[in-house]
Amino acid sequence: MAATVRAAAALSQPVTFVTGNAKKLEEVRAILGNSIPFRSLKIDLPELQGEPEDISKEKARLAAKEVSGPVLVEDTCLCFNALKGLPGPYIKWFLQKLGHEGLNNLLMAYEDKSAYALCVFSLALGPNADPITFLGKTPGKIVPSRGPNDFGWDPIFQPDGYDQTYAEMPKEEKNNISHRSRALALVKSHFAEAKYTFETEPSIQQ
Ligand SMILES: O=P(O)(O)OP(=O)(O)OP(=O)(O)OC[C@H]1O[C@@H](n2cnc3c(O)ncnc32)[C@H](O)[C@@H]1O
Ligand SMILES: [Mg+2]
Repeated sequence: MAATVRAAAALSQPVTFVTGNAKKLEEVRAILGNSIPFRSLKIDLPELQGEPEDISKEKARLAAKEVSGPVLVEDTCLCFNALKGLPGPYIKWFLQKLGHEGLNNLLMAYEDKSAYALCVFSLALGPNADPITFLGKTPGKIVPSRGPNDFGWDPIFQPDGYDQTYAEMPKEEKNNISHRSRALALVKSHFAEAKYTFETEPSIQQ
């Protein structure tokens, strides 16, 4: 029986992970290790309003134009079930204006404190390519702040099945179960299957 042979796409350069957030980059590095060669670029890209996947895809399109090559970006949402998924992609601004206590207060009138963290990675192979998305979701609940305050809303998100907030957990533990690591597991499988080749030699984590 003849096997189907699919030619691997040749990328002009290694993938660039574009983010303005140093903490995201730190986690992406820890989770990917050297499984996917990538470099990083610090740009705070403008973001659309709308659905998480569309926001992430549009970020990838803008990033690919900036870099003139293959890019990976992600957009992270924190969704409160009692608020039908809000603040969702607007969590950055809600967090900036209201802080951890204010975010808890948003749920004061509701018994349901459940929430989920959602990460949407988008891979664009070039400025004119249609981005591919990878979603990772971790369910949990919103609690009064506990633990170090060094990454966003980590101190107020307690994943289901754990007594600790993301902020209280050892980093490796968060990275085992996080929205980000679940999305990156799909990114890794995609790379394993696609077997991209590079026109220039990739160097890991510049
Ligand atoms: O440049 P980009 O990649 O967009 O970085 P950003 O900081 O603007 O990130 P988002 O637009 O995705 O907004 C998500 C917000 O949630 C925060 N955040 C993202 N991932 C988080 C995580 O794993 N734990 C806690 N807070 C997180 C982040 O600091 C932002 O305030
Ligand atoms: Mg952003």
